Parts: sequence; structure tokens; C-alpha cells
Amino acid sequence: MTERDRLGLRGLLPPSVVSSQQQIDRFMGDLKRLEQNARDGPSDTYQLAKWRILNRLHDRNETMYYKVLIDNIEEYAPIVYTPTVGAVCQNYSGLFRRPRGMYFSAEDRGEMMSMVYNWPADQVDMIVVTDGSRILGLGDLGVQGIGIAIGKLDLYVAAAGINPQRVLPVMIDVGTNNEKLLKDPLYLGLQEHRLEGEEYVEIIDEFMEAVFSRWPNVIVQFEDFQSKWAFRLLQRYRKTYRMFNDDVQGTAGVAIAGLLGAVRAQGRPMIDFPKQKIVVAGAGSAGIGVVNAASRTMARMLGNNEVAFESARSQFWIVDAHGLITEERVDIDPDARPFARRKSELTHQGLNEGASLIEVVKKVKPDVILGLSAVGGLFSKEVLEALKDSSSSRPAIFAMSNPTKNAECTPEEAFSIIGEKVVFSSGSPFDDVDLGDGKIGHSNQGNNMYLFPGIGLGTLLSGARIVSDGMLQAAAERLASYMKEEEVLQGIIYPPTSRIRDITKEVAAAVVREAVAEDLAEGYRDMDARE
Ligand SMILES: NC(=O)c1ccc[n+]([C@@H]2O[C@H](COP(=O)([O-])OP(=O)(O)OC[C@H]3O[C@@H](n4cnc5c(N)ncnc54)[C@H](O)[C@@H]3O)[C@@H](O)[C@H]2O)c1
Ligand SMILES: O=C(O)C[C@H](O)C(=O)O
Ligand SMILES: [Mg+2]
Repeated sequence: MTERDRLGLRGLLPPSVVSSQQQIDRFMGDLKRLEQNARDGPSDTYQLAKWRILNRLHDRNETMYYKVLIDNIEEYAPIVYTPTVGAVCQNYSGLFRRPRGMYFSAEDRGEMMSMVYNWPADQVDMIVVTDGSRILGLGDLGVQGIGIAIGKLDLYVAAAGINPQRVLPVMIDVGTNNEKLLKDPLYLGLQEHRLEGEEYVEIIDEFMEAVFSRWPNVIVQFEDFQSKWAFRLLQRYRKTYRMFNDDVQGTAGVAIAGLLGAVRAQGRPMIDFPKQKIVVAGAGSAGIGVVNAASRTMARMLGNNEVAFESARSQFWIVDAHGLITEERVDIDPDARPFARRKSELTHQGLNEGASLIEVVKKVKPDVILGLSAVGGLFSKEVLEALKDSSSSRPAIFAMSNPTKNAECTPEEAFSIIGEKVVFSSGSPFDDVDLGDGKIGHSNQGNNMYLFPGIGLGTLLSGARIVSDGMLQAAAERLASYMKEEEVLQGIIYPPTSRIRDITKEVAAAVVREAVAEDLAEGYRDMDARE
């Protein structure tokens, strides 16, 4: 009653005081009732209903929302994050009730420097920004892509402990090329085609200047930009601003950690990584990001000279929508060019420009196939059959595309065709597979959520002015070493989501240490970086 008097609340609430725990129990009771009533199991409608209930809680009681999320992260990450967040973005204009985050549109040109002051918080630590042009594997969702920025920041709060009052989801709306949305009367964004070229870059430049001018210590995570802009904007800003691209750099680190886990799962030391033959399906921001970073890791292990780089490069075969990428490709994407297979290698391997995935797997007999293609089912029965001839004692499959229906294959398919020795991971969560006789086929979730919260937290606490390659590498190595020998030998190469707070803390510490070692750290608030 004293507190009620202090806050002038006497008479404005029913007499009984309901504790936080009672409120959570009441809320969970409602949520669970939904589960009992849904006879058809986890359909999209049912998942969206859960998202709506959680979203309403987010709007009315932020503290309780994060408490529920943190305490039940394994159960609700798939709702606020991938895969359900994909359906949320697809339906965002219809689901919209209250705004969350900020919108900068092509119509705000020249206004951004003052607009940022409309945001109520004096301090913002993390921004996740998207232009909605490639949301998960669902394509251009225009302004509705704000859902992905909100979901990523939910993990910043739940996994990295960032203050929810200091996160800012941002949508940069430069139009959409999604014809369905352009015709939808409920669509919440600009109903015009996307701006391109210099006009586009000027808008992003203006946004970056505006947010860093109001919040000089903010970190900006770029998320789900179509590949051509993902790379260009990363190159443009990474040396001057505290920013990183999650799809290019976060994904690369998670993939490296998983690839090293796959080597250990064979009972071999990590240093054997440069001997692995890796077929990558998908040459977009994610695929090329992975090949770039993984080949650099191999090269470092081999001595970091030109010979080492050449040897590392030759361990990768990249297949995109037009088949195997070779130096004979006309109009080759400059980002893929360094990894195009050489003509001399092709004759020797019996492969041609544009060879199909299945041909490549048959001829190369890779240790690993890794999918970032956004094509569900790409690792077909034939591809998996071909992988049985892998030169590895324990072939590994990374079906990393999101959401669930875009996974290149399911764990059931992988284990039933290749057998219990396969190491499986996917971008969206799948259940483990019962292999009979008490054996479990482990389904790992290989998702950048194991790194981005720690990269952001480590950058924030160290006060590093930029996010360096070394900091990203340190994050990946910490994730790789996090898994214990006995886990890895059972095919468990990533931690369960329930350990996300612990792994995030470890990754952040590794990032801080590296920032200090590289002399990039300027400290946090009054605290010196070394302290
Ligand atoms: N698990 C994770 O942490 C994670 C992280 C980032 C991205 N992703 C997923 O990766 C996917 C791709 O993202 P992106 O930004 O690189 O997209 P993108 O559209 O830029 O790239 C897709 C690539 O796949 C290729 N492709 C299309 N059809 C193919 C086929 N039949 N065979 C082989 N390749 C084919 C395309 O040519 C292109 O190179 C998305 O589904 C995204 O959700 C997952
Ligand atoms: O959002 C995710 O779940 C991972 C990744 O950033 C993606 O774009 O698919
Ligand atoms: Mg992404």
C-alpha cells in the first residue's frame, strides 16, 4: 500500500496485490491453454497465435515479456525468432497493432538528422537495421521486414542482457519489388519499386550519419539486405563505423565453428580442417561470407602465405542457381570470382562449368555439404545418396537456409539415407531423430544467433571503435571450443538454445579480449577497457 500511495495508485487497482510470479503463472496458463486447444499441432496459424499473445505482452509489460522469454528460451525462440518470425514478416501489415522501432523511408531524405531525436531514449546501444530486401529465405518483404530486426533484438535482450530500453529496431523503406505487396491495400510501406544505385546509397549514408551523430557509441547490425548491398555496404562502413553484417560475418563464424566441430566429430584434431573438402550450395551474402572466412581460417592454419591461401581455396566447390562456379563463368559475380574452380582442376576432376550439385557431390566426394541457397529440399535423395561415398568417416550436412521449409534437407532425410554417422545441422530448429535401439540422431541448430549477441555485447563493453576480423574470428573460435569432446563425438556440434546466455557471455568475453589485444578498445562508460 505504501508503494501504491507513493505512485498515486490507491483506488486505481483491485485490492489484492498480484506478484510478478503470479502474473507470469497466469500468462503461461493462457498460453498453454492455446496449446491444448490446438489439435492440429504446430501449424503456422498456431505459431502465429502464440506470437500475437507474446507480442501483446511485449507491448504492455516489457519486464514480464523478457522474463518469460529468458526462462523459456528454448520454447519461445522459435516463435519470436526463426522460423515463426518469417511468417510474422510475411503477414506484418495485417498483424500490425502498435508501432515498434523506427522507420526511415525514401520520403525522409534530408530529415533523418532531426528525426532520430523523435526516438525517446537518450542512449541506444544496439540497432538492428534491415531494408527488407531478403528476409530469411522468403525474399523481398519490404517494410514488413521490421519483424526480423525486432526478433534479433529480442535475442540481444534475452541472450546478451542488453537493456531493452536501449535497443532500436530500424526499417529503411526504399520501396519493394514484391508485386503482391505493391498491390496490397493494407501494405504499410511505400508502394513503389525499390530505389537503386546512388540514390539508395545516399539514403543509407544519411541514416548512418544520423544515428551515429545522436548515439556515437551505438553498434549497428545490418540484417537481411540482399547480397549485392550486403557486401557493398559492409565494405563502405566497416572501417569507419561500429557495425557488422550478421548474414555475412555472423553466419561465417557460426559455420566455421560448426565445420571445426565436424572435424572433431571424426575424432580428428581441428588442425586437420584444411584437408576437408567442402561443397557449398548458394553464393549469396551468406554462402560467400562463409567461404571467405572459412578459407581464411584454413590458410591461417597452413601458414598464412600465398601457397596456404591457394591450397585453402582449392578445398571449396561453390554451386549456385547456375551450377558449379568456374573461371569460365560469363559475368561472374566479383565476390565469387576468387573461389571459381580453375580450368586445370576441372579436367582432372571430370567437372564442367555449371555442373549440377549432384554431379559435384559424386565427383568430389566431399566431407561436408553446406546449404545457404534458400531452396528447400535442395539436398535431395540423390544428393544424399551420393554423399554416402564421401571420403569422410563422418560426413557433415549443414542445411542452413531459413525458415524451416527452406532447409536443404531435414534431419530425418539425412539420418535415414546416410545413417547414424552423419553430423547434421540446420538454420531453423528441428527435433532430434530417434534412430531406434536407444540411439539419437542429433539435430544441431547452426544459426548466427550463437554469435551475434556476443559480438554485439563484446563490442559494446570493450568500446571497440570498429568490429575487426580478429574480433569476429575470436568469437567463432570461442564457439568452436565451447563444445566438449564427448559432445562433439556424439555429433553435437552446437550448444542447445537453453545455453545461449552462457555461450553469449563467453563469446563476448573473447571479443573483448581480442579488442584489447588489437588496441581497438576504448572502454565502457567510466571503465577502462583493460579493467
Ligand atoms: N543459418 C543461418 O545462420 C543463416 C544465416 C544467414 C542466412 N541464412 C539463410 O541463407 C539463405 C541464403 O541467404 P543469402 O543472403 O545468401 O541469399 P541470396 O539470395 O543472396 O543467395 C542465395 C544463393 O543461392 C543460390 N541458389 C539458388 N538456387 C540454387 C540451387 N538450386 N542450387 C544451388 N544454389 C542455388 C543463388 O544463386 C544464390 O547464390 C537464406 O535462406 C537465409 O535464411 C541462414
Ligand atoms: O535470422 C536467422 O534465423 C538467421 C539468418 O540471419 C538468416 O537470415 O536466415
Ligand atoms: Mg539474417
